[in-house]
Amino acid sequence: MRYVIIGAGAVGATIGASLHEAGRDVVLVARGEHLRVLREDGLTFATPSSTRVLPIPAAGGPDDLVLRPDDVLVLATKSQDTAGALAAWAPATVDGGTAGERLTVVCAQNGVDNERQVLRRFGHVVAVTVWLPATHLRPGVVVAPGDPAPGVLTLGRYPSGVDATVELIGTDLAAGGFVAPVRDDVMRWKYAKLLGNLGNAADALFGRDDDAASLVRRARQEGEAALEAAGIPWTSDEEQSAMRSAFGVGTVPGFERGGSSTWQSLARGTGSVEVDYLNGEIVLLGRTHGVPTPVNAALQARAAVAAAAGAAPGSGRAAELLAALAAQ
Ligand SMILES: NC(=O)C1=CN([C@@H]2O[C@H](COP(=O)(O)OP(=O)(O)OC[C@H]3O[C@@H](n4cnc5c(N)ncnc54)[C@H](OP(=O)(O)O)[C@@H]3O)[C@@H](O)[C@H]2O)C=CC1
Ligand SMILES: CC(C)(CO)C(=O)C(=O)O
Repeated sequence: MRYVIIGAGAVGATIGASLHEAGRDVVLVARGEHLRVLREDGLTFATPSSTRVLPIPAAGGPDDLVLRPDDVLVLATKSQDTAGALAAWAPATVDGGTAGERLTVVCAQNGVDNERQVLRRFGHVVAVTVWLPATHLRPGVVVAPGDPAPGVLTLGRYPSGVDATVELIGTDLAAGGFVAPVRDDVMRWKYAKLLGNLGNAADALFGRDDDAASLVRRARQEGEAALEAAGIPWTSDEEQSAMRSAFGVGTVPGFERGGSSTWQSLARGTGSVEVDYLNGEIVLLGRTHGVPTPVNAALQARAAVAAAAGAAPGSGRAAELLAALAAQ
């Protein structure tokens, strides 16, 4: 199989580099200055053991690459870029048909909406719960501080089940050094991760202080209430920490990552953040099932405004948002 990594940023490049170093065939798909540097200089990939430059082939899109029937598309864009990536890749020609008809897509993304979007265009979708600390702040450079493994990638067929392709992908990810448990209930793990990612916006907007922590706790309580009202199951904290501590993935002191993936979007000034698919997912569920979600709605609105305005991460004040919520 060849892995075509669509969105070779923090997560995508970490997966691509690890598969490449394990001898798997990989193409990194990127855009803008990041693509230029990948093509001209290669990927600079830093892990606790070393920093190396990897000459992995890079492409800008389907016009730039002859797709093969053994390709697996790994979608690793932020969720707000999923629709654009699908519009470009689903109609691409391969093996006498389209990519949508022939190829598997692996969603290595946070949130729970990407798989639904992909299933509209592709017949075979694999969902991944991504526990992987990685940083991408400069074109061509990705830092992956996970130790001893780069991360835990729990995978399964979407919406549920396991098949031979999922097993094969799991084996390749394990060869790349990941802890890659295959589960038939992968979305239960992804909904639990979604609850954890409700803190991304607060981290990006305010950094970490007691007021931000209080907002994150309240966002999570709303999230749990919304999932319960919707009848959506998620794995317990105990199940998750038992799984992660069994595998011992941590980071090396002095080599920790910067902020969350949302924090990194603000730091890079990309103009958009993933919040509509994280806090916004809870707001959507709350509105559908009659559960109030004021904290998630406020974080969603403020993070979108901050991204559009090019605000620096950590430039807001959590205390102000708490006061505004109290006055509502
Ligand atoms: N970073 C982390 O440690 C973690 C991230 N995640 C999740 O993983 C997913 C990816 O996040 P992350 O790796 O941080 O994101 P990044 O922003 O680092 O990487 C995504 C990359 O995709 C590029 N891109 C977007 N659309 C396209 C396209 N159509 N064609 C080619 N390239 C494209 C972006 O370009 P541009 O910069 O120009 O927008 C960017 O380089 C998200 O769902 C995130 O929540 C999960 C766990 C941890
Ligand atoms: C949990 C966290 C914050 C770190 O892996 C993450 O998923 C992200 O950065 O989006």
